[in-house]
Amino acid sequence: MCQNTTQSFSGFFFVRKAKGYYFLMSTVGNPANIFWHENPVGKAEREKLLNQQGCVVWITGLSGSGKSTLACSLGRELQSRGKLSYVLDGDNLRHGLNKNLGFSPESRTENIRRTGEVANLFADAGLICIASLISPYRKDRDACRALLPDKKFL
Ligand SMILES: Nc1ncnc2c1ncn2[C@@H]1O[C@H](COP(=O)(O)OS(=O)(=O)O)[C@@H](OP(=O)(O)O)[C@H]1O
Ligand SMILES: Nc1ncnc2c1ncn2[C@@H]1O[C@H](COP(=O)(O)OP(=O)(O)O)[C@@H](O)[C@H]1O
Repeated sequence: MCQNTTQSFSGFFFVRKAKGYYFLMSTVGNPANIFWHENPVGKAEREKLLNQQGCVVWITGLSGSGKSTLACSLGRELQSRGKLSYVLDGDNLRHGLNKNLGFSPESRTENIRRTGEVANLFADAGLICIASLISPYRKDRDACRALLPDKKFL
């Protein structure tokens, strides 16, 4: 439980805020209360600013097959051509975002799902996102591909 959280009871818990105030929070989620907030600055505007189109380049392959090397070379080449890119490397992500995941089939699927979501956000930001993970299951890669429009996931 979070440091500022008191014990929960009957689906509620208190969060202590500054100056001794407490907030009553519900532990019960209602998906109907979660709305999408449209950003007034759209993808097209961001892409215009960057003079490029956001997309995801997904590199898959066995450990030691050269994914990271290829991802870094591509990132360097894009940089030299004035294109903004960012590499999401499986090894690196497992130091932070995905540090709580192991290597079971379920964990690998969750690893790819999270990475696909982040890659989609980078592409939406207008970047060329280079994802380099073993990603052994086609169904997981296809799910990531399905997040983006045609030809924006390579
Ligand atoms: N079974 C097992 N046990 C221990 N360590 C392992 C295992 N499988 C992979 N690795 C190492 O984890 C690195 C990242 O793997 P990924 O996140 O790309 O794997 S996956 O896409 O979730 O399948 C991966 O990096 P790369 O070697 O660059 O592919 C490995 O260093
Ligand atoms: N095209 C290549 N030819 C020869 N060796 C390579 C090539 N690409 C990568 N390597 C070497 O293979 C090893 C594994 O490469 P790496 O990019 O770390 O693979 P991965 O990210 O798939 O685990 C490294 O020592 C790297 O220098």
